Amino acid sequence: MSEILIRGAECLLTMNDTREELRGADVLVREGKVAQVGHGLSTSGEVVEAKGCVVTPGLVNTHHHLFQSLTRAVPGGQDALLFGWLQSLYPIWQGFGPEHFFSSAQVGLAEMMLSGCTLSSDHLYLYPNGARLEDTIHAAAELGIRFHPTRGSMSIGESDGGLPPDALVEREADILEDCIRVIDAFHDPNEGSMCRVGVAPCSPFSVSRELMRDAALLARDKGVMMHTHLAENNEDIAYSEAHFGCRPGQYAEELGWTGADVWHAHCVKLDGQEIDLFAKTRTGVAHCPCSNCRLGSGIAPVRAMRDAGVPVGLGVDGSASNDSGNLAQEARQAMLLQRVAQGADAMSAREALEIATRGGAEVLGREDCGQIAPGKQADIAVWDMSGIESAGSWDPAALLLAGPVTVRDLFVQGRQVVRDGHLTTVDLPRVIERQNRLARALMEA
Ligand SMILES: Nc1nc2[nH]c(O)nc2c(=O)[nH]1
Repeated sequence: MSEILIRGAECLLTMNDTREELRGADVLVREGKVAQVGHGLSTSGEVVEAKGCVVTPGLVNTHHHLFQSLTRAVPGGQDALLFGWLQSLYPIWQGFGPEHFFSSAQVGLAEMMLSGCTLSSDHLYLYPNGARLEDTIHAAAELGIRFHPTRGSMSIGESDGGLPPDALVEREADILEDCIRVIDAFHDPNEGSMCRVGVAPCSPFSVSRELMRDAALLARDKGVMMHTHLAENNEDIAYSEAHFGCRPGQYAEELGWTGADVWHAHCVKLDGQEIDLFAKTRTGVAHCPCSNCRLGSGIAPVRAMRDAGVPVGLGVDGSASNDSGNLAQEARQAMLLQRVAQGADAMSAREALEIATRGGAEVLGREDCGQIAPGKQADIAVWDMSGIESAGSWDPAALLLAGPVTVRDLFVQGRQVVRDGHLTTVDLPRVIERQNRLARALMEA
């Protein structure tokens, strides 16, 4: 029987039902799950000393476009709003193939893991040159991160009034057929699952009403979750009003895109009625504060969403609009941005951390993740608070106020995937070298 004891944490932030914070506590992990939490625990297995560390549940990333880690800081898209930014990047993404999707997924996910993330979703919505969803699934499996890839899609090209170039869109029948293929091949609905597939038409301005509706019917028939972009900025709202004659919330509701099996990225421009709709239907939101800042989209009404009871998780979004992919920094940014909008008591560091862990797990339908409690998956982050950035701090909230932005150790399903700040599963310098070679070739093309 495999056991690991994480011993003597300076503070253990459990995120359990009473949000217990335990000083000098231990966590006993057995067969990939949390077996016991308490003081003075022992094991005949491995011991990881956590003195001087804050221990938290692994962070959960609810929105990413991993492929974009090959297009960070592209000059033409550095200072544009969403639509112009996308139009500057589509032609570059058109040149991607399977190796680009595999490499960028490894870089993006490695970055996630080093910043404390144990569960990440991904929204892959373009498939040029023979690319397939499994290019990213294989990348995640090699790294050992828990993965929720979504089969994204675009079907309305420029000539039909959509935003993407015609060469990047797919036939709707092909999209639905491939959704079925990847769900049947890779989706594991069981507790402890390491891979759950979702269905994810890209955004109202790049797919038809029919595809939105059919994708929802398919997802519900298969029992998988649904994801898309919604109400990201004013351009997005104007498109909805001009093309569909309604606001995004009404559009989503009419096409079956509300419910506990749905989560929408961004939702910066949701109004009060739409927030109530999401709360009533338990529709989730992936809040992406850094990307919203970078693209000048605005400040999402997260305080109002949380107060109304909308499930909210955090997302780093793609690395073309972040341009980083550090989930710990994203949690800090979420806290800071609500304070800019609503004042210094609008969001505490503890609440931001809750959104980044338990909140994200709830949005992704993972009751088995996001907290350190007996019976839950042993997805655990160990943060060393002995560095210069935390020197002199008084409280575990320092993790977001004055904390390290990378983990010392990380466990996914009880397996140690980061040790002393290094990934144990891949040779990171080689991963970076391959990524830079691919990026250089794209630049030269
Ligand atoms: N932030 C982002 N918004 C988007 N909308 C859309 O259609 N694609 C994207 C994207 O890649 N990032």
